[in-house]
Amino acid sequence: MSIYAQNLCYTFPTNKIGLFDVNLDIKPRSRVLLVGPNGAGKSTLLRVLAGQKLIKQGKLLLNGTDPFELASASSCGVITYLGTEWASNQITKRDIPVTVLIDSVGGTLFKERRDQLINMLDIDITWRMNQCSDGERRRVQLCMGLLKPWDLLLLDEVTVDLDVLVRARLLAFLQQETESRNATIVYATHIFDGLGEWPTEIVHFRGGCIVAQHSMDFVSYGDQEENVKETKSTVEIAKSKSFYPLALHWLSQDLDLRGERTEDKTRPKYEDLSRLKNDQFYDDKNRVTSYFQTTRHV
Ligand SMILES: Nc1ncnc2c1ncn2[C@@H]1O[C@H](COP(=O)(O)OP(=O)(O)OP(=O)(O)O)[C@@H](O)[C@H]1O
Repeated sequence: MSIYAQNLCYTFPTNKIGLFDVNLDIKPRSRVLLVGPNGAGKSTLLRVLAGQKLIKQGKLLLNGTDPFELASASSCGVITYLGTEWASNQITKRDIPVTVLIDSVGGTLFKERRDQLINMLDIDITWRMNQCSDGERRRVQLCMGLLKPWDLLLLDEVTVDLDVLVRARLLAFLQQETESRNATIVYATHIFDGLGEWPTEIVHFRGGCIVAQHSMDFVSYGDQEENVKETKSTVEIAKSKSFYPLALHWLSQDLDLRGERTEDKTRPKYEDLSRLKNDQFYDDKNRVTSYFQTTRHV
């Protein structure tokens, strides 16, 4: 999925400018990191790319076609947008088994991918959603959101609750997805741990505008402990002190001690759990459906 934006502008109904003169030329297999202060316009750009906000000024092409033209929208490919609305959807807080939720978004259709995601995200399939911790709930949400193979993934800070080990596994999975399936990711975040070599492009947003954009080919890490040297085309980043490697080391030890869930022979089979249908999980208020609507647009 390629992204081409020329002089893209977006103005909110209140007349506040959300995006101004945004230009992007992103090739397939890219991993784009959006960096900027609160209120810079990162979410606004992601919503425009997801088709949730209509642009009236400028040009946007996804895979070479205009996503806002109904006739061509389907040729854009599958776009998955995991943002704030999706993360806060109440359905994932109800007393509902993990397997029921995962099946509701295609768990039986994408079996291999489902099991891969369950293992990667270290999900216990016997969890019930109302008894999950925030991070456990977020893992199930990510499993649901990433299940259908996407061509463009738009992530709006959805990793805050994850522990460093699961986050590292998720980032590795996403990198592999872009490389093996020609997919593209645009990721807005304020957490930069573990992202040192993950993106292919970094974009600096400020006040709805792009103020700097660098390909990682022109980013290097120096030996100094302070400062950043930035020119128009290159960036040299100082060595930084961080607890990240230590936290990753400790959490890896914790996992070694516990073992992967797949190694647990007493673990029930997904299919057996998924067969246990129960009327109380009937989607009476269409909450699963509405959850999915905030997740993706095709
Ligand atoms: N519906 C709206 N109407 C008017 N202004 C809005 C609306 N939604 C967002 N804004 C404003 O647009 C600007 C950009 O918001 P946006 O959510 O894109 O920022 P962001 O870079 O994602 O910030 P954060 O890092 O806090 O998530 C902010 O100043 C915000 O107040």
